[in-house]
Amino acid sequence: MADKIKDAKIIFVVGGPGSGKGTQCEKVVAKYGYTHLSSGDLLRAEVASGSERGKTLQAIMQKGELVPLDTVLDMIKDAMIAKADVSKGFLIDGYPREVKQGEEFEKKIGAPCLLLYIDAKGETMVKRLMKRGETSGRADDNEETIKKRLDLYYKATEPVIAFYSSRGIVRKIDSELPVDEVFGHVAKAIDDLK
Ligand SMILES: Nc1nc2c(ncn2[C@@H]2O[C@H](COP(=O)(O)OP(=O)(O)OP(=O)(O)O)[C@@H](O)[C@H]2O)c(=O)[nH]1
Ligand SMILES: Nc1ccn([C@@H]2O[C@H](COP(=O)(O)OP(=O)(O)O)[C@@H](O)[C@H]2O)c(=O)n1
Ligand SMILES: [Mg+2]
Repeated sequence: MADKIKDAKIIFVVGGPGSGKGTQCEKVVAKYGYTHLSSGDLLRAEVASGSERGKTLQAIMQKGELVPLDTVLDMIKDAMIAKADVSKGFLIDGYPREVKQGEEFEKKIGAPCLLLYIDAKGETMVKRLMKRGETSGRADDNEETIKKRLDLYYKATEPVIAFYSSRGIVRKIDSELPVDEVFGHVAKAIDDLK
């Protein structure tokens, strides 16, 4: 496995709920042809399949809690293997959610060359998610669950940024700006990789 993807770049995309990770990843795909793997989307696909495992996941996600590490990591790994031959880079969106997830990823798959830290204010994220909730159909885009996701983000996920900062691979992106300006900074960070 590690073999197969050893030449592909691995980029972690980390930020709070509604910070704009998915929005920026879509633009990176369009410009750079990287493979976008959203851990949340992979989990939602499993829920949509109606499987027994999906039912368990649905309950966890509805509460805004974290799905067991191995479940998410296995899904990401399978998706990466499926694309390994054709992909020159992977955007791992919404993962790691806690330092331990990052450590396990590196053991089983490989090391990231960049962490894009998509940063927006708490109130901005809540506003965006409430708006998205009007049409997203996402069971977790409601006021109560948004608050829990945000709390968990500050508690569990922000330490991930400190962890990778010490390695010098974090680029902090101000996501309060208009989407295209945010993307300008994202593109710069990716261009600097070469
Ligand atoms: N004004 C503004 N809105 C944005 C920006 N980026 C994203 N949004 C909006 O904010 C909402 C959330 O964006 P997503 O890209 O889905 O955020 P995410 O970080 O993937 O969120 P989760 O999937 O919940 O983790 C969407 O409705 C976007 O249209 C931005 O840079 N500026
Ligand atoms: N690595 C991950 C990613 C998502 N999840 C779950 O999936 C939900 C949605 O993830 P997401 O990345 O689409 O959305 P946000 O919570 O970041 O807004 C999270 O609230 C968690 O319940 C997880 O447990 N572990
Ligand atoms: Mg997303």
